[in-house]
Amino acid sequence: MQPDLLPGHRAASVLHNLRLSSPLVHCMTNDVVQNFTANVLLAIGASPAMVIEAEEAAQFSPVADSLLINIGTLTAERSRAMLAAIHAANDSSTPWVLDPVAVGGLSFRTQFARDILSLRPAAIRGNASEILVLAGDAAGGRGVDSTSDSSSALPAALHLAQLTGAIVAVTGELDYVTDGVNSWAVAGGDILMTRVVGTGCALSAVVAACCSLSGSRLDNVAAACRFMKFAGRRAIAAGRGPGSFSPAFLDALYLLNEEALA
Ligand SMILES: Nc1ncnc2c1ncn2[C@@H]1O[C@H](COP(=O)(O)OP(=O)(O)O)[C@@H](O)[C@H]1O
Ligand SMILES: Cc1ncsc1CCOP(=O)(O)O
Ligand SMILES: [Mg+2]
Repeated sequence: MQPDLLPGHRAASVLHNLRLSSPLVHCMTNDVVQNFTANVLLAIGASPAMVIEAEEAAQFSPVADSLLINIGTLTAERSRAMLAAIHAANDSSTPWVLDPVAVGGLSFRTQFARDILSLRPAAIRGNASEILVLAGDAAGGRGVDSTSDSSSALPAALHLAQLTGAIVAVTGELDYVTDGVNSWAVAGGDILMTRVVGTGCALSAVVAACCSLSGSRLDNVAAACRFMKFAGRRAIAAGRGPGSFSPAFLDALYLLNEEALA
């Protein structure tokens, strides 16, 4: 059965909470998207900090409001630092979020992602191919891109949420967000968002920001998806292609308001 669309007033209330608390997000993310991710978090009203050395990462995740683990450019050293940060986050009840970039075809990152699934992520955000792999239903996408539709990965998302206890967001033309029992669909965005690097990675950072908020975590994660789709749609209308998308997208995130979402 197709999940209902997230009601606008729920997204609006999450935006209100996000801007009130301006969460500090500890980002351990890939080399390609560092700057874009930091700017997306700042534009929407959160605070990014990219702390990656193992000792510092374990020191910082308990201080931060949430932790993002993105395996896009994983190395052995980074995997050790990420593990230290996740354990420290769990010890201090700091929620952490997994973005399983390109999981499936590559063995080192796939084993790492599988290992950390048992460490109680608050949320997992991936494209359809990535969610299918983690649920054990497919071999992987094409590099960092998905080769499947988000709708075809909804059963895998439900299964993965039940398996891990995480809120699972599988993105694409429609985003689906589930806790394994209840689910929301989120509409908006544009196919052009797949022609700009880092929209998925930055979304995962916004998901991390929203996981630190009080209230329903399912709603909080779905709202993060809605913010990005809403701003994406506005940026497409204002721009002419991938080059003008990024600045227009940051402006749209900054100008996002509760009235427009509601
Ligand atoms: N065909 C599409 N139509 C509208 N929005 C899309 C489409 N594909 C992806 N998006 C949006 O682009 C962003 C990145 O999603 P996605 O491409 O699935 O992740 P990733 O970049 O990790 O592969 C999300 O906000 C998603 O909703
Ligand atoms: C191109 C690339 N290569 C390794 S990580 C990365 C960025 C992927 O970004 P996204 O998943 O948001 O498309
Ligand atoms: Mg991705």
